[in-house]
Amino acid sequence: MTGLLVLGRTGQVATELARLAPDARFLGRDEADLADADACAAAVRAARPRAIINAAAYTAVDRAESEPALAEAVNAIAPAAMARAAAELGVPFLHISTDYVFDGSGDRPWREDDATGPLGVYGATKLAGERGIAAAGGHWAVLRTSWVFSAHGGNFVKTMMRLGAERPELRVVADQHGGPTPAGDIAAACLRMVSAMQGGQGKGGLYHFAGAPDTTWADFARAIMAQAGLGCRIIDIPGSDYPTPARRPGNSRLDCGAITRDFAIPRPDWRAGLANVVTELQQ
Ligand SMILES: NC(=O)C1=CN([C@@H]2O[C@H](COP(=O)(O)OP(=O)(O)OC[C@H]3O[C@@H](n4cnc5c(N)ncnc54)[C@H](OP(=O)(O)O)[C@@H]3O)[C@@H](O)[C@H]2O)C=CC1
Ligand SMILES: Cc1cn([C@H]2C[C@H](O)[C@@H](COP(=O)(O)OP(=O)(O)O[C@H]3O[C@@H](C)C(=O)[C@@H](O)[C@H]3O)O2)c(=O)[nH]c1=O
Ligand SMILES: [Mg+2]
Repeated sequence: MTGLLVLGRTGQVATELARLAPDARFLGRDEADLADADACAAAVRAARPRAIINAAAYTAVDRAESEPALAEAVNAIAPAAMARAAAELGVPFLHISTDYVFDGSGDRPWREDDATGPLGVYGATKLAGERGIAAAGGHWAVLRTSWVFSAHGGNFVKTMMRLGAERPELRVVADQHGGPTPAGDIAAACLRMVSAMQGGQGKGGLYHFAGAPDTTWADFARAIMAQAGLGCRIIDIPGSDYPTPARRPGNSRLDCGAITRDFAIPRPDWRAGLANVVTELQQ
């Protein structure tokens, strides 16, 4: 796609976007620091793009509890300012959000119009970002995804492979449910959405997108150990036995029907993505 501008260069989704859309322009922190919303909006205007994907975010869930102002700046204030710049330019703006906007109650998969209720600062700032983008008045889409993994950056798969090689057993939370999502599938979904938006087809707005089938962190860890050929035993524990600064939702399941209907994008099977990522990491 010509004229695509991506905010972020080193992250999981940005790295996969670079593989799928090598002609896009990627702005790293050195060229657009999301702590400075005005500078980001100016960088967007100066680039004169035909479409924008924001793949940068403050993603350190626990650290956000002690850095709320920085998390708010990066996850909410800068994305809203860039969405306003996109609206002025008349180009689509696609942003990525998270299952952590929900409070995790119940066991029904969350739909896009369900009430939010973030349990921590990261989720609250991501929700504020969604609202700022919707209020910017342009042609926008927000893709809410969950439990992202890839061969790059920090993620649960890489943590489990590292710890699994060092220890005979690991205690992992078994009462948090959600869909692990390969970053490569998110990048492909983003590209399909922006080209549909550019072509005037498809709808904008809020969409859920997560890997299938839904699982728990403990069962995901078991699948990782099996795929990686590691003998580490996974012991189920309740979240209450794994205290962290930020609370995580018990129910992170996302209903992904709308994106399938509007953009013909199905839920990817995370087990296929996991096989690819483990292979890539072991090469
Ligand atoms: N990771 C996950 O499990 C999930 C992620 N998401 C969302 O998906 C999107 C992509 O996440 P993912 O690829 O995993 O993110 P990563 O944590 O892998 O990467 C974050 C990216 O944001 C950049 N960034 C952070 N702070 C700034 C800043 N102040 N200025 C400029 N760039 C900055 C980082 O750059 P640098 O390398 O310089 O720090 C990095 O490129 C985000 O919106 C995230 O909220 C949603 C659900 C789950
Ligand atoms: C390392 C480890 C983690 N856990 C638990 C903690 C937590 O409940 C769960 C996952 O840990 P993580 O730190 O990888 O998870 P976390 O950083 O909360 O992952 C989240 O990141 C943000 C950016 C999102 O948007 C979410 O969708 C989600 O992917 O596993 C264990 O139970 N045992 C362990 O040994
Ligand atoms: Mg984390």
